[in-house]
Amino acid sequence: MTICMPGKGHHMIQFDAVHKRFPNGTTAVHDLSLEMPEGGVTVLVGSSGCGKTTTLRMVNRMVDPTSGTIRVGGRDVLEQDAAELRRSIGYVIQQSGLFPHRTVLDNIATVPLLLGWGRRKARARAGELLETVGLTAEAGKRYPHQLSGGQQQRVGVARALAADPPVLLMDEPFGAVDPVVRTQLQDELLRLQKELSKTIVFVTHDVDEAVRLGDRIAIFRTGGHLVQCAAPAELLARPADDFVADFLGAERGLKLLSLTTLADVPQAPAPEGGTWELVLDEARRPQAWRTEDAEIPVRPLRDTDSLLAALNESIASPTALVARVDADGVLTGVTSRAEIHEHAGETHSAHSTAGAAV
Ligand SMILES: Nc1ncnc2c1ncn2[C@@H]1O[C@H](COP(=O)(O)OP(=O)(O)OP(=O)(O)O)[C@@H](O)[C@H]1O
Repeated sequence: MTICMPGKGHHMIQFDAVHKRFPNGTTAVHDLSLEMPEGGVTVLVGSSGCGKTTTLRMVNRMVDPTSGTIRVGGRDVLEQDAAELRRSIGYVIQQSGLFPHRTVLDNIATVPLLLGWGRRKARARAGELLETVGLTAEAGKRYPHQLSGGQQQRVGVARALAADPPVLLMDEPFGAVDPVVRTQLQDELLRLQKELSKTIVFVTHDVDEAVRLGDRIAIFRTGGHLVQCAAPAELLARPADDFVADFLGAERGLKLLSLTTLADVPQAPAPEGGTWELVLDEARRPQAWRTEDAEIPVRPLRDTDSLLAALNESIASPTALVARVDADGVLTGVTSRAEIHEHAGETHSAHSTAGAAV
């Protein structure tokens, strides 16, 4: 049994030795103990049929466990009225699940109306949410089929947020849209989450999506077994076994680099008098590397940029140096490709050692 406990702090959702066996004999979830921290995004990943959706649906009692306990905000879900519980938890699914014969605005107002808010207040709230998820007021008057797939998913998110629930369940919400729109929707969700700090449980097949969105990632394998649950960087640096390593893919190292920032990597003063000179503007903002007969534009990096971005830039740079700047774009120093490499290696082993100590 893998128990996943993120440590101190309040846990909004707790699974304790949860088992789900369907009447036809299929075990969908096997002895699951998992804690999902309040205000964080917990991503459930794994191949098809490994029990992700069943796990998610046990939180709002769309499926009840065969044994074990699930608590939301400390309260056993089985002791709560299923319909009431569902209204208090936002739920977003892949095909958006919108009512086709209601306008977008009325779709978003569904739960507030069920909660007895009154038409005017419910619609006002729906109007606000349209804006929150990046849609125009005009879109609110349309019917779902008059929107693109990506827009429909935004409406799905707005509807789930309507009654301001503390918990959001998202089941492959961006699975049916093309990669570009998917990335936009992920960015939007991250932006919203910064503001709202919901406790989110997010199901996906996609490792990259899990790494981008998850504060914690729980990896399942067939038969409903939880294999490992950890923060993305920890998971990438130290997969528990070959199954997890294979699942994370051959580009595990690159993904780890994309999660690690430049902040802790040392910098040195820009070199002077060499073949290549770093050209600054009057405000000391880096512009280009210049030599007698060439000038190559510089893309300066901030502390918040990733090691992956830094490696890329160091490869593009004729000096193998990256120019580092502060928030105003003013030069703070340079870092060499060798230094970036070294730090990438350190990050990897630091995570490995930290993991091994547990
Ligand atoms: N109502 C049901 N009755 C019987 N078996 C079911 C039922 N719902 C799900 N299952 C089975 O339980 C297992 C887990 O299903 P679940 O939908 O939770 O997996 P999943 O990881 O979400 O898969 P996917 O990624 O394909 O959606 C599967 O073998 C599935 O066939």
